Amino acid sequence: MNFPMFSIFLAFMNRFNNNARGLSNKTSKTTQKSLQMVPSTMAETWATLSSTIASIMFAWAIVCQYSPYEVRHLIDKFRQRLKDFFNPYIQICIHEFAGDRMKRAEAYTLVEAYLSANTSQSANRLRADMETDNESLVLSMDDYERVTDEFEGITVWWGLRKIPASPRSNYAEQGKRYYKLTFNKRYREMVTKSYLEHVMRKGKEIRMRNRQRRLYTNCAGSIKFSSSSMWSHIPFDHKASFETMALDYDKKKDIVEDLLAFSKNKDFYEKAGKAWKRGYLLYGPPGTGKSTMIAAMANLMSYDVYDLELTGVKDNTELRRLLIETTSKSIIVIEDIDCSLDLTGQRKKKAEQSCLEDEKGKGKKKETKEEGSSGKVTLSGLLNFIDGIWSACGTERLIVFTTNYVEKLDPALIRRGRMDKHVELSYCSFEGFKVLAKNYLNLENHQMFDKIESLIGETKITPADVAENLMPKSPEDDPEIYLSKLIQALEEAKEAAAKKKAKKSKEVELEKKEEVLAEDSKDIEKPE
Ligand SMILES: Nc1ncnc2c1ncn2[C@@H]1O[C@H](COP(=O)(O)OP(=O)(O)OP(=O)(O)O)[C@@H](O)[C@H]1O
Ligand SMILES: [Mg+2]
Repeated sequence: MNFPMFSIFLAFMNRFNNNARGLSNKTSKTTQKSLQMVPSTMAETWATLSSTIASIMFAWAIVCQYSPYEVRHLIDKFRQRLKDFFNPYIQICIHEFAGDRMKRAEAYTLVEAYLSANTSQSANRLRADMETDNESLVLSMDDYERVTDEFEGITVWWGLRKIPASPRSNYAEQGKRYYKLTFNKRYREMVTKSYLEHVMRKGKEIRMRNRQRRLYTNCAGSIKFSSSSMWSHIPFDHKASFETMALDYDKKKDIVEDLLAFSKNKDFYEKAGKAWKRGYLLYGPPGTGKSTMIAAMANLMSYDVYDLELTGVKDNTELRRLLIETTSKSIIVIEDIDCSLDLTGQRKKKAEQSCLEDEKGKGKKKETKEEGSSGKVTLSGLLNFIDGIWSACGTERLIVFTTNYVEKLDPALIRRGRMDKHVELSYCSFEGFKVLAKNYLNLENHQMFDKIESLIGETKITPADVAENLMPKSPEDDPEIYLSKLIQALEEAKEAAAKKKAKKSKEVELEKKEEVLAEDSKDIEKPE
């Protein structure tokens, strides 16, 4: 207690003392003798007590003022212990910056995330911050604000404090924030064991949900490249979802359930001694939604996406380094795996051949690497990447391969255990068309749907082509314009397919004729 306060206290005690004396005098005049003794004794006791306390306080102030630092420190310690003894509450402090590190402490950020929901509902003073890479405001409690939390029937209090600037506090620590958790001593076990664990777990979940997800690439030079990391990144903002995907309902449901089960199966993977990861192979013709599905998966699971460009990886060692640098809750994607691999022997030939076919067919696939500049990522390197001992270094990860030519992939690469789920994405069905019509034209039904249904059943058209035909040029346009456009495209595709079929059967016929002719000429040439 400082000196002014002490003086006030002394004045108050003296006044109290005088009042007590006055009271005793009055009482002695108006009450009977037998009763006089009691209040007068009480007043005297109070008077003695107050002057004793006043003397102690005075002595205390002198000691605090003039005793050496060590003595004061000892006294403080003793006082704190005395206070703790009588205090029924326990406090736990979680500091914003722990140790010498400049980085915010993990526990602090998790508490902040955990309290964010509670804070926005019950705190009176809030702070709004825009997180890096994030477009939305994040609310947290302001300094010296306090909120109450309940957990399994017990109540705890959280407060945000700042280390004050005082001669006693460390200069470097001054002004730094910390969360103070207060709870009754009776719940020590429950709070330290279950409640804090619950706060950390929930905090992680909330932070994961709210963070700005990222799309990483290993291609140097494409985006800003931090010297310390092998991956560069941009914010991941793809809006694809399973609801907007043109896919049969059962297939969609199966994939969504599989993904959700994976994310909840941590205990199973631990018990089974398996790394917590799952491989997906997405295959099908170009424009059937393989890349779109990866984005939908990332959005469903709130994962980051690592788009691994294998042709940019020097060797197996670099591949391993890239793998180690990926974080948990992420999807590692290798698109067009048949083109990306530059393996020795037969696979290399196959990869190049399929890439050349792609070049011809689509004119948009990745280029095969030139001879000599090829990397040394081998099939075994890639197999190790997927499920070797190093693949267990992170948790909760999906590995997704896409290809247009599943039959060309090495069976070892796509066997179950590596690629656990094989998903075929195919041409647009009527069900798929209905999803696209809803997305693009906001139409759930129309008289032209019947014609489209019969045509779509006879034609091979990709969802990408359907989407392109349904894409409105202006919001005021009549949807019929686009449905007619699609019908025309379907009819053209049907005609083209019929012509192709006729041409092929002609070719087969011709080949057969040539074979017969060749046989005949052999017979003629045979010497008798
Ligand atoms: N199943 C689908 N549902 C909704 N939109 C789709 C679907 N398939 C394709 N699209 C649309 O077509 C475009 C191209 O699709 P996407 O890139 O996903 O195809 P892909 O299968 O990855 O093709 P590629 O094999 O050539 O890489 C997407 O932008 C999307 O708008
Ligand atoms: Mg693709």
